[in-house]
Amino acid sequence: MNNNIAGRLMVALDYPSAEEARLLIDRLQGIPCYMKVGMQLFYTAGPDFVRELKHKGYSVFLDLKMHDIPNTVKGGANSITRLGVDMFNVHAAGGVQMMKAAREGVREALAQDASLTSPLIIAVTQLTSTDKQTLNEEIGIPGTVEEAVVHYARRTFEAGLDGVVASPLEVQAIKDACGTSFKTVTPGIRPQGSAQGDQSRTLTPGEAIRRGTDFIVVGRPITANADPRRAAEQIIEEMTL
Ligand SMILES: O=c1ccn([C@@H]2O[C@H](COP(=O)(O)O)[C@@H](O)[C@H]2O)c(=O)[nH]1
Repeated sequence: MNNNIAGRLMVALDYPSAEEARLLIDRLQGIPCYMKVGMQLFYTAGPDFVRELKHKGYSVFLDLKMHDIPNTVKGGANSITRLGVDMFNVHAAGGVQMMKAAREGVREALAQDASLTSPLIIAVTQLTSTDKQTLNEEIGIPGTVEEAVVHYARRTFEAGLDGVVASPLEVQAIKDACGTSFKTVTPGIRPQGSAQGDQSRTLTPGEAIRRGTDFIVVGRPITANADPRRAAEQIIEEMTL
């Protein structure tokens, strides 16, 4: 297995309990992927589960998408940094001051405890479930989804964060606007033949990697597969080609 490529796969542990998440982790043992903990699992299994993943040697993306007043986000970022995660996120729609506050919360935690390492902070531009109609008519932002994504990516860059969450369709436009070292983390990954579900802006794993994304996020195409290990291995194989 190509470990460098496998490290760019983030598996979304969207489960209602730590026990169910552990069953998947056991089946994926030896695959050096990132583990993504989102709201569903964190709100039930909490910080202890994140520490357990770190203890097992995984890189962890804590996907809680903070969106609040700057002072609250700063406090949240401080607490998250203390958990030792490798990446966490906020919503870019919270604004530049809010994103800077997240950076400040990390800085504060690192100053308080020198044994901590600095996590990557990224911001959600537009959810990959959002299509143009939803963007224009419900969210109230005119123009194309790509324009909105690039607008939020620029604000994220301005705030000094490390990258954004977007769909793989927008990777090139983000890199053009913010530079190649600005990270893109892309959900909305659907291997050929897998169910679209609630995702609107999707690409296959191979196409996402060819477009230059740094990380792909995959949930149901692995977790809902009867053989999740084989599904993950096939995705990694496709990423390598
Ligand atoms: O814009 C976004 C931001 C986050 N996500 C998260 O990624 C996974 C995708 O899961 P699938 O089952 O592969 O659809 C999930 O945890 C989302 O919360 C996203 O999809 N889009």
